[in-house]
Amino acid sequence: MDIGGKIAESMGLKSDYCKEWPCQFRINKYHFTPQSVGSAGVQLHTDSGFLTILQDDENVGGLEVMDKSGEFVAVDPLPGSLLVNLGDMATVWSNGRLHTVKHRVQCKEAKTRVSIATFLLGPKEEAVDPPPELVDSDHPRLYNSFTYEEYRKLRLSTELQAGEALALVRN
Ligand SMILES: O=C(O)CCC(=O)C(=O)O
Ligand SMILES: [Fe+2]
Repeated sequence: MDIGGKIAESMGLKSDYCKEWPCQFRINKYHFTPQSVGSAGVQLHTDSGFLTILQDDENVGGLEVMDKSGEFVAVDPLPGSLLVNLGDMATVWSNGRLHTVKHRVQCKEAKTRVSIATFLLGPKEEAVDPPPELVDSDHPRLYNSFTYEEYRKLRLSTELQAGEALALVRN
């Protein structure tokens, strides 16, 4: 399913923006023990790419997303479902219309937890510029022009993992 294309279409744009963008695939395995209950399996972060399709563990919960007010909302297991969340590149590409999602994984019980993530990153070599339709005098360009790889390196070098690096690339 072309989720990136559907997002672009929903914004009145043509749907072929992210067809050639690279993806990354990762299996997360958490060996939760009685000692780790109550602690973080994954610290609070945003995903650096455009969007993530997550097949979460069907039995062991722990994923929490942060809402607008800064409260954590648990995403309980829902067998047979996939979860899509937006990352920093969605905010940059959409000129601020789409919001990156802060999330973390908490250890709730002493069980092994597995999640499977597919990350749609961003353009391979070109800059992550917003489509011209999303920039006008009412919506001036919010971010500088940079490639996904440059942004990823900035996040790594600054250790700003929860979307704060976006402030460093503001126009
Ligand atoms: O394991 C999860 O539910 C989330 C994993 C995650 O946030 C990530 O891989 O970026
Ligand atoms: Fe994540």
